[in-house]
Amino acid sequence: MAFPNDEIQLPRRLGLLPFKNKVLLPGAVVRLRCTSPASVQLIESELWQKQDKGLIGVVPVLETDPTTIPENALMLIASTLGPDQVTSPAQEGDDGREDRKSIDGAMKPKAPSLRWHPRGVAARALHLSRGMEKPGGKVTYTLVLEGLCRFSINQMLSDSPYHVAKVTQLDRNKAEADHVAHDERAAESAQLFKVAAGELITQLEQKQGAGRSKLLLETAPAHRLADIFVASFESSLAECLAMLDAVPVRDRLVKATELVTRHLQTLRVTDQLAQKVEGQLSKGQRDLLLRRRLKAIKDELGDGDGAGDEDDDIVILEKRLEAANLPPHAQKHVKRELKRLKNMQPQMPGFGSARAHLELIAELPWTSTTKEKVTDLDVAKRTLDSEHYGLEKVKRRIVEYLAVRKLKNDARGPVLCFVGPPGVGKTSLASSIATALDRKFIRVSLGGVRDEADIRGHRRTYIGSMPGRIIEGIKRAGVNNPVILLDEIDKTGHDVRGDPGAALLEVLDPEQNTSFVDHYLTIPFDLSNVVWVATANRVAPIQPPLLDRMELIELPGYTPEEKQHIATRHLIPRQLEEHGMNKHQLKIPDDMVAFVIQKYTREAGVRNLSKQLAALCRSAAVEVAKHQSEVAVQSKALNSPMGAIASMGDQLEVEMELEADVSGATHARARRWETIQVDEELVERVLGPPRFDGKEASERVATPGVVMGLVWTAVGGEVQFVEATAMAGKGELHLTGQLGDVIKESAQIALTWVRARAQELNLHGKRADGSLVEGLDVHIHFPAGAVPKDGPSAGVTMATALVSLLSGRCLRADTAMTGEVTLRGLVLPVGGVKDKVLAAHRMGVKRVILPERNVKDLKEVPENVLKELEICPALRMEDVLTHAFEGGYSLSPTSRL
Ligand SMILES: Nc1ncnc2c1ncn2[C@@H]1O[C@H](COP(=O)(O)OP(=O)(O)OP(=O)(O)O)[C@@H](O)[C@H]1O
Repeated sequence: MAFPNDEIQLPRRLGLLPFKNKVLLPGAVVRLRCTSPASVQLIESELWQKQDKGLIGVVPVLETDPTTIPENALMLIASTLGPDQVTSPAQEGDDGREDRKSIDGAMKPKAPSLRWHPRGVAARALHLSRGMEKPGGKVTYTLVLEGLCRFSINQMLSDSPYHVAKVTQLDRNKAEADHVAHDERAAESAQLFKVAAGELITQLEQKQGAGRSKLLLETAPAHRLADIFVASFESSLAECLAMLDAVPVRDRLVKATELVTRHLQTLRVTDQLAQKVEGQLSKGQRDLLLRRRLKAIKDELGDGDGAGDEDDDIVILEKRLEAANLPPHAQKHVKRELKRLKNMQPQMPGFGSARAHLELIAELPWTSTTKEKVTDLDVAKRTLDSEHYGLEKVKRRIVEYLAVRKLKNDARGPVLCFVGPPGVGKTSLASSIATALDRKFIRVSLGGVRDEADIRGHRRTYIGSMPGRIIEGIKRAGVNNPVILLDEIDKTGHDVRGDPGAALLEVLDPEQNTSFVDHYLTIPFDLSNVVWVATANRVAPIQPPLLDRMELIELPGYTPEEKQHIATRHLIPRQLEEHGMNKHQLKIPDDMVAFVIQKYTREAGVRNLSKQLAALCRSAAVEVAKHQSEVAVQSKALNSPMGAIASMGDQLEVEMELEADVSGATHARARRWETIQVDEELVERVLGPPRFDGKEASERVATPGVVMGLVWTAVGGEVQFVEATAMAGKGELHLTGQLGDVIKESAQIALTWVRARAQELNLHGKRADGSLVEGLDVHIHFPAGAVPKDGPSAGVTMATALVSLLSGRCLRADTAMTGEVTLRGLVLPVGGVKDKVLAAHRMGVKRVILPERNVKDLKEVPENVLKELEICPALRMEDVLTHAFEGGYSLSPTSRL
């Protein structure tokens, strides 16, 4: 609060700023934003240019019913008053934001009812800042004005570009101070006022903490303080006008004392009431009350951002719930929940979760569906063919599936489950089904899900509870009939937290999924319109009841030739597009694709291959981008209208034209773009030295005790080197690697078989009676990678490794084997033969030893792969050894016992 000490000498003419329905009193400070041309002009000429010497008159302009205006109000020149754009603090935020409504609507004066008040207050600017409105560049001013002294308007002199009036100064500091000092009645009024003001200050300081008002009270003359005090309260317009019109000092003091006393009383009553009410309020209620008060204050100040208004939010939520077309059972639930929510306060612990729950209900697509188009099977087939190379059997089955759906349009068909190693196109086939059906596609990943709540949602009593992945997926889809892919359905486990499989069973069961209850949602949701598709890497971990609900479609791994086709037709064009390039910018020749497949990937699918191709594209992208900026700079230098030339390839000619345009020595020549041809050098530079050189197999099996075994893991078939070693010890068997119980038993059987036949096999380290030395410890290492290996398919491999170790003979370099062995040396069939053979082929293996009874499984292996392999069927362990060692393995006849 400012208090001007100096005696002000007003000029006889003052520029006037209309102050609509507000009054500035001497000693008060207001913040205003002026936008109207007249006000801007006034400020520019009278304040901006004159800086601290400038003075203007702030005069109330009244549009209210004339009866509310004090009798002595002067009616003046209403029709000449231009649109008043001045806003007061009550109409704008503290940050100076303009209240549009007040400017464009309510504040626009209706000429006939506007009147200048005959008195005003001269003011000077404490702060002035000039701004520019966007768009349009209109100048605006934000100013902080301090009221100095009253004046009366004698005559309006002009109204353009702003109003100017002839004025008479009314307040004279010194004369007033003298009057108070010498006039008894005035002194008495001053005293009364000071007492009331002092009391008010004490009250306020008790509430708001100590301020400097007391000091002001002691130092400032009472007649000046009167104005300041009145300006500080929320007084009505009429009261402020009366104060403005109270020119005689005593009148002013009496009026101010009246207002201060009234304010004091209001304060006391409010206090008493608040104390009484607060005693009965809980903390929550008190907070709510205070929050509402704060909101009301903010609204009044125009500060409210509209957010956080819980009541409004709930109304909006209610409307959304009404629009959600809820089924009757849900409506009942929602009604109850809404009622509960309305009775809660936002700070209560359950409020947030109750609202989130209702919001979920509002968001779920209870009735909205994608209209299923009539599937054109030819088009579906063409789409599948265009998106996937090969996989003829799978694509045929998908078309059959679509045909059945076309004839019988209910979702109760079988749930297709694509089974195969990673990167063979399971996910993309599922998304093609969605495209063919013209439905939304949602992928729900089940990998690592062990908690039933992940599928079925958490109960709302848990902190941080949320819906399960199925309902979450439906919400994401926004329709209740999407194609939902249950990805990696074999990776769900079960533990103490429940069995996700059981929940999935309910999801997939057409009898039950019409009323699927998510624990978080708590009301049944109909999932029967969803088309379910699943993927898995392996069948074994899938629970039998779930398997029953699904139709398995196996996707074998790809041969190098297939990968080559997939790369050239699908992966390379896709990668080029993703990297913003075209085939003129980067060319990856066929032989280089083959090189990458052979030397940098050893996978059943094409995921890794795709990554390697992406790396090549990335490195080329750097070159292309560099060249583009070079061309752009040069075209700018040439001031060419084709300054935007930036793309190569198809627009190569344009670039050349640009070169032809070059005249004179001042212009640089654009470097001509040459397609990047991927060659071995570039591949090695980007991808590093080859990872698989084809020599690994021969190098590793060149040591006795190392054998190439074929195993089956989650990533399909794999070639693994099984190593055996022996040392003096207590005759124990040590096994390392991530192995399950079954394979440990297999190892024990293999060791027993070898020990029992040590003599016939002519093995070193045997005792005189032919058995292995008791003190010889055997260690077999089975590198299973990250996947625990549990199938009994490595007995043959381990027995062969032990024979190699103890005989000191090396295996044939290009031979891999699979099969289980019995104590009597019989070779038993194993699973996953097709995948294992494909893996062996990828590894460059030439011969595969496998149980005779597995030969029939080879019909699933592509012919071109089989053509390149020598298949060695084995009935007994002796056959294995014969195939495995160079020149065979001669056994004495006793070994056949
Ligand atoms: N036969 C194919 N023709 C064209 N592209 C293919 C083919 N097989 C796989 N792809 C492509 O390989 C990439 C990997 O395929 P996708 O993600 O469908 O594999 P996935 O079998 O689902 O793997 P995961 O089990 O890891 O989920 C995709 O970009 C896919 O389009």
